[in-house]
Amino acid sequence: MLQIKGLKHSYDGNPPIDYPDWDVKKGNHAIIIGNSGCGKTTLLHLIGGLMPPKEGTLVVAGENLAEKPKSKLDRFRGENIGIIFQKPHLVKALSVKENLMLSQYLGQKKTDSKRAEEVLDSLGIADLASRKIHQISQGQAQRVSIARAVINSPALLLADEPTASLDDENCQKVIDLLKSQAEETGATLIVATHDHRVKSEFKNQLTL
Ligand SMILES: Nc1ncnc2c1ncn2[C@@H]1O[C@H](COP(=O)(O)OP(=O)(O)OP(=O)(O)O)[C@@H](O)[C@H]1O
Repeated sequence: MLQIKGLKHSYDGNPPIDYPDWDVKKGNHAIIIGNSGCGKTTLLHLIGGLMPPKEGTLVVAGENLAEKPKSKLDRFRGENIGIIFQKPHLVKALSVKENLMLSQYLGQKKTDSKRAEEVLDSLGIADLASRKIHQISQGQAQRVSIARAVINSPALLLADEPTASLDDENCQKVIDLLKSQAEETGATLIVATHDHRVKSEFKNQLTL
């Protein structure tokens, strides 16, 4: 599902970040772990095709991302990759369910209200479907962002620091949720985190 070789990224004026070579097999669950500022979010954004790799090879679902023009990359991401960002970035003017249906639309899928309700139900938040984003709690918003990432059944699910601000009980719940959602659709799950509580949950670990 993922192969990284000789990958480097540099932001203007900063020293380059050198990534170790890494493979993640289809359907596997893996973790990118390292201290704050070591380049985890950057790597997740590279894998998610949010920016092009400057050096090295990055193959996702059989596609070399460096060879894809931006327009094709956006479509590829919409169809294959679900991303749970550090902050939920939900559209405030829309309801919870409408946020999910927007994701279907952007992913070139048929908007399907029933599917949106089913996903919300599987995450235990069916009752929030018609609420506006300002009417839900932060923890609930995090679940909604998981729902939004899985609604199009992506082959690859990326989560950036999903447990950072959670107590132990909710940390475990979120990891279990991510794993079960990935398992339901056979998706490959990659979590980037500095949270050592979740390290033992993943066999495939990339330490930066
Ligand atoms: N847009 C940017 N422009 C310039 N430098 C950046 C930019 N984004 C990140 N950096 C720098 O690149 C390095 C890696 O950042 P990145 O966000 O990938 O780290 P991280 O491991 O995810 O950190 P954290 O755990 O704190 O979220 C840091 O030194 C950061 O300051």
